[in-house]
Amino acid sequence: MSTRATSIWGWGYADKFPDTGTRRSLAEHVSPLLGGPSLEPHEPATALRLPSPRVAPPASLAALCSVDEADRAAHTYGKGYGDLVRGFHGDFSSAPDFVARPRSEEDVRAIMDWCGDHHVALIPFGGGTSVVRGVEAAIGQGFRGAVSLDLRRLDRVIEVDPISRSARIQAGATGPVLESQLASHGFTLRHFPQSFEFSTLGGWIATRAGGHFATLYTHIDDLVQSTRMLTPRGLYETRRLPASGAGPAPDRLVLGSEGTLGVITEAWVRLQSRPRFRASASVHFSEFDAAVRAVRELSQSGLHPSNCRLLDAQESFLNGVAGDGSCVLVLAFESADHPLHAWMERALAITASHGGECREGARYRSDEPGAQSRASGAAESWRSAFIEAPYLQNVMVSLGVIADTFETACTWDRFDSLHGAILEAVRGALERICGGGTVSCRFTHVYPDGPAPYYTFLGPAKRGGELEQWMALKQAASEAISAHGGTITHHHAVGRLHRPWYDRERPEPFALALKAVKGALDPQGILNPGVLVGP
Ligand SMILES: Cc1cc2nc3c(=O)[nH]c(=O)nc-3n(C[C@H](O)[C@H](O)[C@H](O)COP(=O)(O)OP(=O)(O)OC[C@H]3O[C@@H](n4cnc5c(N)ncnc54)[C@H](O)[C@@H]3O)c2cc1C
Repeated sequence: MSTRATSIWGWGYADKFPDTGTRRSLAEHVSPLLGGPSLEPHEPATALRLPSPRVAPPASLAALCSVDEADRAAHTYGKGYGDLVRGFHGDFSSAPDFVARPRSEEDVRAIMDWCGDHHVALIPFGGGTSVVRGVEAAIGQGFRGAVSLDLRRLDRVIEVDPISRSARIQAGATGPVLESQLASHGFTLRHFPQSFEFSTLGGWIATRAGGHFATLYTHIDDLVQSTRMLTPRGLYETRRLPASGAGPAPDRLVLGSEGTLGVITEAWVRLQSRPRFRASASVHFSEFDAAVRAVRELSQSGLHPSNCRLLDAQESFLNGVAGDGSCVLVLAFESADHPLHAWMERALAITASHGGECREGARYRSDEPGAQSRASGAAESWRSAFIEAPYLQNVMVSLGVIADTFETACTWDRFDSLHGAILEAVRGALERICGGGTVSCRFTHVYPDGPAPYYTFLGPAKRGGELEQWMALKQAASEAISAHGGTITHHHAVGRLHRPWYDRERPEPFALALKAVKGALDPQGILNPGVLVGP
C-alpha cells in the first residue's frame, strides 16, 4: 500500500497541489477562457471543522476503527466539485462518527450487526472518488450516528481461473493493486476509469462504472461474472456463469446498488489477455456535425474500436490536441491476438468519407520483437491531459473557478436536440450566474444506438457563493438532460446529487419494487440512507 499522503480535500496526492506562484501563472492562462476575470489563488483551510462524534466504536471493534479527526474528514466526502469546495474551506460538517476498516468478511459482518443493533447508518466507502455525494453521511435525523466502512484492506486477488479467464477479487482492491496482481498471471481486467488509481472494484460494481473501452465492454457490468454481497439479511452470492436466462439476473441488483442493499465483498470478473497489438490515429474534422455522423457510422460498423473519443473544438483546444478550431476523434484498436491494420484502414475510410483528415497517419505498435513502435502525437496529448485533469480541478477551486463535468447518454435520433438544449441551458446559466464561462463536449463511449456525451463547464465563481452557483448550473444541465430524453447519468451514478432526476427517470412500479427489495435486504434501512430509495 502506498504511504504517499493523499489530499484530505482534493483529488489525489497532496504533493501534487502546485505552490501559489505556479497557480498564479496558471490563472493567467485560464482567465482569457472565461472572459478575463481576475483570478487570485487562495489557500486551503488548515483547520478542519467537524462535529463531535455522536457514537463511539465498541470495545469489540475498537481495533478496526479510527476516531481520528483527519481520518473522519478524509471519509466525509467524495471528489465532486461540491466536495472539493467544502473541504477546501475546512467544512466537514457531515463527517462520519468513526471510520471502520474491516480485514475480513467476518469483520464486515460484525460492524454491520453492531450498526443494526444500535441504529447507526453504515456507509460503504471504496476509494471515496464518488462525484455524486455517494459516500457522504448526510443521513437526516433518524439515526444515532454514521460509520464509514473503508474496504481497502480487502484488496487481494484470491483466485485466478486461467481456463475460463476469470478471477475472484476482493472488493477493496484499487485499480493498480488488482492489475499488478493479475499481471503476474499474464492477465488484465482492462477496466480503466479516469479515477482508476484510487477507485476500487467494489466501488466500480456499486456504481456501474464506465471504463477504458469506448465500445463493446464499456461498463464494469460487462466484466462481472458473479458477485458476493453481505446484507443485513444474510449472504447474497450469485453463481458463476457466462450467461443465464433464468429469470431476472441476481447480479443486476448488486450492480448499481450504491451501497444501499449490502456490502460487496468479492466478485468474480472476466479477464483478458494483455494486448500485444495496438493501432491509434487522430482524425480532424472542421465540423462537429460531420464528426458525429462519422462516429455514428463507426459505432454501427461492427469494428468495435477500443477508443473512439470525439472531442469538440473547445475540448480539443483545452486538452492541447488541436488549436486550429477543429474537432478531433481519438481512435484506437487493440488486440492480444492479431495485427490491426485492416480494422484501422476501414475505420479511416469511414471517417474520410465524412471529411475527416488523419494528418499524421495511423500508428501501429506491437510487442513482438523487432516490431515498429511509435508513440502517437495527439492521442498521447489527450491521454496525459486526461490523467492530469483531476489535479487541475483542485487548482480551479483555489482560483475561484467553478469547474465540473456531467454526462449522459441518448439514442442517436435525439442527440442533436439534446446536445443543443444542453449547450443552450448551460451557456445561459453560465452567463446569468457567473457572467460568462465555457462549456465543451466529448463522447466517452459510443453504442450502435447512441453516444454518451460528456460535458465540462468552467465559470468564474463569486467567492463565498460557489456552492449555490454550482448547484444552479448543475440544475440547469440536469433539467435539460431530463427534458430531452437523456439519462441523468451514463456512469457517474446517482448518489445524493442526482436523486431528484433519477426519481423522475425510473418507472414508478420499478421504484416500488426497489423499495420492497431494500426493505427485504436492509429492513432497518441502515445502509447508505438517502441514496436510490427512501427519504
Ligand atoms: C477525477 C475523477 C474521475 C472519474 N472518472 C470516472 C470514470 O472514468 N468512470 C466512472 O464510471 N466514474 C468515474 N468517476 C466516478 C467514481 O470514480 C466512480 O463512481 C467509482 O466507481 C467509485 O469507486 P470508489 O471505489 O471510489 O467508490 P466510492 O466513491 O467509495 O463509493 C461510491 C459508491 O459505491 C458504494 N460502495 C463503494 N464500495 C462498495 C462496496 N464494496 N459495497 C457496496 N457499496 C460500495 C458507496 O457507498 C457509494 O455509494 C470519477 C471520479 C473522479 C473524482
